[in-house]
Amino acid sequence: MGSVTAMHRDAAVNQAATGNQQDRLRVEQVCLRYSTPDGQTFTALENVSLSVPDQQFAVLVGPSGCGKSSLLYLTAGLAEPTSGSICVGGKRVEGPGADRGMVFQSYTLFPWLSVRQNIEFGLKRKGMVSAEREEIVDFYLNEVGLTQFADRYPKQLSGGMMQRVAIARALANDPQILLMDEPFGALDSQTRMQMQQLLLRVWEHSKKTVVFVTHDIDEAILLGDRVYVMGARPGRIKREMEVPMPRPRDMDMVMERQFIEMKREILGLLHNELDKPH
Ligand SMILES: Nc1ncnc2c1ncn2[C@@H]1O[C@H](COP(=O)(O)OP(=O)(O)OP(=O)(O)O)[C@@H](O)[C@H]1O
Repeated sequence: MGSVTAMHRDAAVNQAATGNQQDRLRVEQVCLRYSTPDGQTFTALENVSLSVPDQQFAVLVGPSGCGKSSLLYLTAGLAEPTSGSICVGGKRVEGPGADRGMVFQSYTLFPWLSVRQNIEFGLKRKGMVSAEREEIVDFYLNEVGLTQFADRYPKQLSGGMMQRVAIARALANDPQILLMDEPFGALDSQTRMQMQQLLLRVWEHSKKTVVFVTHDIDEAILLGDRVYVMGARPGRIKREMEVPMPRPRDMDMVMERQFIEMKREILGLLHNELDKPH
């Protein structure tokens, strides 16, 4: 176990070195436009720039359709910006790659593979030897509390358990950055709170750079180091806010003055968006 932690810590140090102290993620002047069937141009993202330093937990919040998922997809290399650039670890994104891990809202596990096989999938593709794979998978099974469920198949798991596997699978690949698109959006509120606690704990251990999309303002403040509030029509960053809450964090913080003040400010920014004509 210790050696896995040490290995991933070394990798983080190496990543910081190869990134030459640059931001882990750098989005510069990104525009994304679509052609509509009636021959018009629709601007999904307009001049979006942001920089996420290494080991930071960044959260994107904003009204529906402001381009949060689009920004994650562009960073994942699943689509290309119309203009501007996105760099991860100092390298320009030109397509999908194992240096970026993704966790989606919909469950994306391979149904024909067990929990263990799902987590080790990327490691096998990398050609890692079996003993090393087993050590890493055991470590992450333990991290997400699924050691007893290693041989189950996705259809035998609850939604929360499937998302734990998805998080373990993404982290086991030791990506430079973890992109999370409303990963808890489909869960009931009790499970969602449990998953937030779990993610906080796992993140404290891994200190991965994260970009996390959510509609839930409490979730944004509870998890994030920095919150980007986006506006729609066109999609853009309206405000970048540091979260003043110390770590480690827990649910009780939602009652604290600083938390409530930040929530009020974000709500104000989002309400201004809702008042805009469609
Ligand atoms: N392939 C496409 N062609 C045209 N428009 C698109 C396409 N994909 C997305 N859009 C539009 O781009 C805008 C941004 O979509 P996106 O899904 O990124 O927003 P979002 O903020 O993640 O929304 P939500 O919170 O509802 O998931 C939306 O208005 C959407 O309808």
